[in-house]
Amino acid sequence: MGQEVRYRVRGGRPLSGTAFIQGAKNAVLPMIGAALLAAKGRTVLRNVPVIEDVYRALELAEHVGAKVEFHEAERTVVIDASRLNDPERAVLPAEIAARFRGSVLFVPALMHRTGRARIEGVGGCNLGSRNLDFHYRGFARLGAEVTEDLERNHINVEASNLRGGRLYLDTPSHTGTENLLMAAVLAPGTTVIEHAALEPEVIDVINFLSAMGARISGGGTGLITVEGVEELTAVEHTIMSDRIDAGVFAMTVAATGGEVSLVGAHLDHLGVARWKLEQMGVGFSQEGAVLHVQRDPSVPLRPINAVTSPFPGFATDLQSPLMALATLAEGESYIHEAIYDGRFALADELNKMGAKIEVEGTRAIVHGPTNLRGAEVIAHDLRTGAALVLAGLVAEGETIVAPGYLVDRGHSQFAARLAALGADVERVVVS
Ligand SMILES: CC(=O)N[C@H]1[C@@H](OP(=O)(O)OP(=O)(O)OC[C@H]2O[C@@H](n3ccc(=O)[nH]c3=O)[C@H](O)[C@@H]2O)O[C@H](CO)[C@@H](O)[C@@H]1O
Ligand SMILES: C=C(OP(=O)(O)O)C(=O)O
Repeated sequence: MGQEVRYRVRGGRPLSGTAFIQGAKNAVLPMIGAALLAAKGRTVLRNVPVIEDVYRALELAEHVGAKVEFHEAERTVVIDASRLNDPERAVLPAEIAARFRGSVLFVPALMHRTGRARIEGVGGCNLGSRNLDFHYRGFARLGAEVTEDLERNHINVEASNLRGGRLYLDTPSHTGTENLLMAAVLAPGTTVIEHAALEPEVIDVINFLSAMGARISGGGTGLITVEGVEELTAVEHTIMSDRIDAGVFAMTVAATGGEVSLVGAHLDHLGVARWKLEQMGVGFSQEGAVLHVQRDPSVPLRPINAVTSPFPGFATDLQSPLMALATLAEGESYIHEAIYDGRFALADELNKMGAKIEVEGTRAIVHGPTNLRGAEVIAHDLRTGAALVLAGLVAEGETIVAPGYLVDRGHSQFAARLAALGADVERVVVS
């Protein structure tokens, strides 16, 4: 039997001190994909979060022919993609690619560098239907031939002759925008992407590609224009901080009460989540690159209504910790998950801890306040896991959250960073 990671949590302690917010998972993954577009030189990525998704992305980069070094203590990745040119190796195998969502972000580099790509699987959190039609339709409009091998469940992409084109997204898909951008930057001619995503990570990726020599305008407006260039250069880039990691820490302080400084967190990146937390009773103040978060535990949290939507709306990735927090608020909270059709697996787990949450389709009503009690609960996905750790920190007794791998996919040193704030939480490896 293999090893399993669990989080063991005991509730009841307020948090105080300083936490360091990691580099953004959803920015570093596309950047590892983008680094493979450079045919010469070595890309240096700094502020890389030490998370399982980064390990998987680097394994995948090596698998397709790049040379990578991960200097974990320095949080720095060095990538040399000069030998990534063998079409036989242009395969994203299920055993790596199906373990994380960001694997789909390798397709543009494979198309440009080898003329083809075979996708044997794409993973990510299980949140209901997570289609990739915008990606594949967009690649086809740029001249790729995309076919599905139904028997093996593979997608084959032939792309010897990409050129600019007019593209649109039905909804502003985050990785969809990044993938179409990366496909367009080396395609001769002009590409226009309508209804593009506005997430800060997408802007960070545009800045990275621009530093590499890409010609991109309109980032952050929803209408992006790309003029294809002949080659891109390897550069050095520092990854933005992770707004979801920051939001999870802010909500944890909101749950336990206390006063914490989040180094690297930015209120602007929290979008509507900032206003919702303020309405619940959380205090924020930004001092340069440090965000102070405080909540007086003697004042009850107020209930909240939230609807998830693309940036700057309430981020779907913060919906799970918000649900956990809402169990503590005095009154009824209403949550509408409008991005994914299956992102409420957390409700049953919180109900095992004594919460009263009713779910109907993509809407949930949380009846608070609850005195949560410790239980053995299941992390169905990354943010469910983080939200259950949050719940465990205010529950009476002990909570065991497993599988911890899913938390480790996206939060670096999660237990250690919380413990440094005074939380009673351990990451345990059991065999
Ligand atoms: C690695 C990464 O960056 N992951 C993030 C990214 O995921 P990801 O980029 O996969 O999310 P999208 O923005 O693409 O998906 C949003 C919605 O659009 C639908 N859709 C998307 C693409 C497509 O081709 N067809 C389609 O129908 C999806 O099924 C989903 O319902 O943005 C999500 C929404 O902010 C976040 O939850 C994820 O953390
Ligand atoms: C849904 C998430 O990630 P992914 O898209 O990588 O599965 C997430 O980060 O909460």
